Amino acid sequence: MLPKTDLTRTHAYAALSQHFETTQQTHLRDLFAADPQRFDKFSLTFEDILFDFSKNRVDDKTLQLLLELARECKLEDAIGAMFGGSRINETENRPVLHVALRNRSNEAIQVDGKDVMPEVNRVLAKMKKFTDAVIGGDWKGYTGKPITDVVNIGIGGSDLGPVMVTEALKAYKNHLNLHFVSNIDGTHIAETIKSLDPETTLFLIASKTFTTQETMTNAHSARSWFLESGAQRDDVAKHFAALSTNSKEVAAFGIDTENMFEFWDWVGGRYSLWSAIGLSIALGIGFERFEELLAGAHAADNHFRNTDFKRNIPVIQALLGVWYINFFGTETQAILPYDQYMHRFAAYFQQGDMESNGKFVGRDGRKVEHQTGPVIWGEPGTNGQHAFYQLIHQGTKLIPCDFIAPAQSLNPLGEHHAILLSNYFAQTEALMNGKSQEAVEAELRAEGKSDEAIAELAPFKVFEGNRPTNSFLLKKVTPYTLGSLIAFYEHKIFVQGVIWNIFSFDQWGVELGKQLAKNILPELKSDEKISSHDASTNGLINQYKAWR
Ligand SMILES: O=P(O)(O)OC[C@H]1O[C@](O)(CO)[C@@H](O)[C@@H]1O
Repeated sequence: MLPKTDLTRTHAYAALSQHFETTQQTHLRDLFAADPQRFDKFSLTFEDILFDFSKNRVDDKTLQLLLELARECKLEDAIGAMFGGSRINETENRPVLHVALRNRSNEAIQVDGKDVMPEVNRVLAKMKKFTDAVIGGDWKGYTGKPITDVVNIGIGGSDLGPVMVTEALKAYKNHLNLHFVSNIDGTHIAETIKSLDPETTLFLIASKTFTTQETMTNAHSARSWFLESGAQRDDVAKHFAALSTNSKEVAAFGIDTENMFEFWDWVGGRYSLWSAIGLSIALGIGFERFEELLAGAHAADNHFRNTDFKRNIPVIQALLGVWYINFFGTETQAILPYDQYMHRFAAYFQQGDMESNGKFVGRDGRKVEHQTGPVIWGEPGTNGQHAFYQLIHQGTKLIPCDFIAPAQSLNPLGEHHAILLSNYFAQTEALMNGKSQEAVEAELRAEGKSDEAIAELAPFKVFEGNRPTNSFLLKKVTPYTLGSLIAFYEHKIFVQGVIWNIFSFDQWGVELGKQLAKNILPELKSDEKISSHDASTNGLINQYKAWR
């Protein structure tokens, strides 16, 4: 059970509200000028990751109060409850143990008095055997050829993590071609299979429940395509594997349970890349590197569990987010990786964060009186700079941003990396300092502009600055470092959920649309005019029927 604390009724919240009134106008420039130790004080190093949070609108007092808030919300108990296997996902009556999947120390983790680690290790061993066989060419297709292409069919948590990680670690990839099919739009699978040879293609049907409409429809289409190529039913075993918690449905689909890689209901879909759902990752980069990914996450778990909150990266990340969301009223959070390989990182945490903390009902079953999860978005730098940074620099909205970059490039090519990183450093500097009216005027004067032109143009060229950023500087993107970074963001989400007094590990909000789509599907199959919905929905359906 998680402790229940109403955020807005805590002492720390009241103190923070007061503190906010007195400090909200303080400029970051002044905070830096007032404290030469600011960077040392407000940055943390974890192995090959530097987390600089000094460019945030906080001072010693802010952090002290935020840490008090964490204590008042009983964060320590909550962390203990998660790692201890309590059923903290109360609305689904499940523990939340993605940390067990990467528990490289093998320390026992009990669920209802039973250690889950032997089962975790059994599946990992099975994944290793399978990946070694496929990568080594010993796993043969039905005509005796080795596998060349792997297609992961899954959606949401059964897709986004493997896609993000395999993209982020592309530099470590082997010869297997990886493909991901998620969308129910037939275009996705049709375009994917166009270039594939059924004799050398392996399909991974990735679904925790094995009932998700999109995944099952795509899986059936893949199987039909495979069988139409001349393969027999018995050949399916050589070309289809299942990654799931639901052995009954896997068997019903016709996949031999020998080819099933299990995980458990205590693994949330959006936290499942560490489980059998990560099989495509292991196939793409090899099992050892998959283990390095797990090890990096495990190290971050230990940091989260054992480090004083004051020096605890995910706790600080989370508290800064709370500061902006609940006091400054910010609504979004940008994640901006200066690494092309990490181009799906923000998309991955759109699900991770928004499906976890996009909730308006508190753990007491009542509507919360405060804001909860932010809208997560972002694109890799420098592409984002040429698209939406205008608004971040000069718009009317305050958008806290996370900047992420590796010091070492995996493709050192001429000056590319220095240029990339010069932009990474420049952006947070610019967002913090801005550019004053005086500086703009002096610049225009130096360009020889008249006083009249200066007066006209200057207001448009002013940057207020004081826009907060976090910087993650990684030595290099490796499976290990990436594992740690993902785990930090996961724990940030957890901490925020605890403080907001919401349940972060269910996702009831996705159900209504699914239910309604199920009602509408049969209506689309008939030619009758539809009148069972509101006027807009009826109108749209009937126009669709007229045009199809
Ligand atoms: O792995 P499954 O069971 O197919 O579910 C896929 C996704 O669907 C959701 O349940 C909701 O869209 C996600 O939480 C989950 O990651």
